[in-house]
Amino acid sequence: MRVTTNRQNRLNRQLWEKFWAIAKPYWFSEQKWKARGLLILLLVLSFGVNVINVSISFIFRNINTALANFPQTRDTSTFWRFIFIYAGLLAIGTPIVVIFAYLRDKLGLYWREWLTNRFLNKYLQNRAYYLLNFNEEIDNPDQRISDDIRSFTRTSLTFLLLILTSVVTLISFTGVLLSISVSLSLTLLAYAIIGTIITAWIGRRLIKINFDQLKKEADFRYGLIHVRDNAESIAFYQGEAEESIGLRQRFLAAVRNFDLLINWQRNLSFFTTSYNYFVSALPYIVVAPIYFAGNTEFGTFTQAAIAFRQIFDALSIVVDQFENLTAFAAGVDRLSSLTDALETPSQPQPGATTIDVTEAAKLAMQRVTLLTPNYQRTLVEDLSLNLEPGEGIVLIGHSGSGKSSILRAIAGLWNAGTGHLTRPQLKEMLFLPQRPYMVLGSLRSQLLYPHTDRQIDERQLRQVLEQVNLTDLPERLGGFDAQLDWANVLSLGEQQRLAFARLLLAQPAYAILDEATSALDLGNEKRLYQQLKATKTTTVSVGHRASLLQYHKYVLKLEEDSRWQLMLAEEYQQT
Ligand SMILES: Nc1ncnc2c1ncn2[C@@H]1O[C@H](COP(=O)(O)OP(=O)(O)OP(=O)(O)O)[C@@H](O)[C@H]1O
Repeated sequence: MRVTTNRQNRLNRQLWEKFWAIAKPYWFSEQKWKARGLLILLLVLSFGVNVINVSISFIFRNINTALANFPQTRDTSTFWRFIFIYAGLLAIGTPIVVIFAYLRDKLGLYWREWLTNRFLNKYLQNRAYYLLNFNEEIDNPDQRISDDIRSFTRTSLTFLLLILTSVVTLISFTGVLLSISVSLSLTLLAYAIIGTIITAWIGRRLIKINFDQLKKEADFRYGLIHVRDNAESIAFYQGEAEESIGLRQRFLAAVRNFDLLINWQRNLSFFTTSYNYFVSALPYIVVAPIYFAGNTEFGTFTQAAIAFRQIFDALSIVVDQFENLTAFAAGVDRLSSLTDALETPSQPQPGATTIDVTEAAKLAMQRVTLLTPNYQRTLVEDLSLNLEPGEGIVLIGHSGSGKSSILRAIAGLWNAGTGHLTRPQLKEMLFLPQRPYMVLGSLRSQLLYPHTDRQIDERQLRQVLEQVNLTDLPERLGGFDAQLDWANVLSLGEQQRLAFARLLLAQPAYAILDEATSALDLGNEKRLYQQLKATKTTTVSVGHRASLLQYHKYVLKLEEDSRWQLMLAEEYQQT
């Protein structure tokens, strides 16, 4: 028993620590005064609500006593006087309650905005979004950043205010209750504590089930997004039946878990519902003997019931909010692991070596051995080459031999291995990946990506489009500011040419092209490479076509068993 309790304490502490690690930065950020000011205002308002509630309990005590005494006193004026006081209190109370809820939501919104920006910064820094793909523990980061943060800020604030207002309620109404009866106060306390313990015991499984639910829902949604993103390929394959099976499996997993969730919620509800019902009778049972003995007036029943309900609600936060608390705990856990992963995005395995990198105006490798990120496969061994500006190189080799991986190493995406790599600064290089990347946005931002804030006039944009043989694109698709789903509207070859236009506008010192012209006819390919040559860009290309050789000085051929061969392109053409 002791061991379990200690373990439970540790688990709770961990959860609390995780919560605090996520929550704290906002309250100490540049927005801290706004946040703290609003929180204090909320506390003042909640104190005001309490004063009103305590007053209401006295008003109804007097109203009921006046009604009970009427047969003897024939006094109606006391009754009406308290009804008027009550009306006056409502006029003050209504705006306080409404503004309290409004400010609470507003503060939640500020907090969400701040926290989401913080997560987005970390997500898009140091290529964390890319490294997360290889982290099996972090599923669906998108859901964590959108949904989990939203519910984190909103629920944290609701709970915090609930707890703080409960403390105020507890203090003020305990005074009221003690003035009626000490035994009433003690009975209530015992009832609420026992209720909380039993709820926590029944509901402990809900934490894990809620956690799983979030994951399964996100997996199902991701499945749907995947179908949307690959709609055309699925349509060509007529893969609807297979996709449907996959989607249904994901959905079924969510449904099954939800079924489990509602089963446990039902078990918990059996207890909480009866527990909540009984509380209405409890003050009457405790006050009745005092009343029957003639030691208190009739209105005490009403006041005791109101005070009892208020204190009971305050003490029962855990019971009432248990389900929300478990969902919240699951959300805190998910956000916490995302924070950890974002803060330490790449953790090399103990003893694992990485390739050294220095920056210079050329591209060179000295005895570079490159492995896959999991260190399980050697892709190329002891590679040495030296490429001066203006000397292009083309990488060839069978599929899966590691051509794209060498480009990843140059870009710094992969670094597992040994040896030394010299390369220009990343901002002097532009990579065109195997699958053309189309941004979400206008044709203009498509062309200027990734530096969309550059001021380049339309005449120049048109000129570049002409160079890549896409002259009519703006007219055909609604101008430079049209926002379309470019990846679906343009053909693969058009996307490749658009990516090339991006390259021609950026004019980097080095262009790293991973089969960037694979979908083009030879005429278009020639045209694009000639344009690049004219801008004095050094090209590092990957490709299977012999036509590429003429635009490069060297050929690097990757062979079986991580071996390689470096030769002049001219020589290679003759072999
Ligand atoms: N994240 C990863 N973790 C482990 N292995 C990977 C990872 N990504 C790719 N690989 C493996 O590394 C090897 C080299 O991949 P790479 O993409 O460099 O091949 P490639 O020569 O460019 O092939 P292709 O011509 O088909 O594009 C492949 O066997 C691939 O399965």
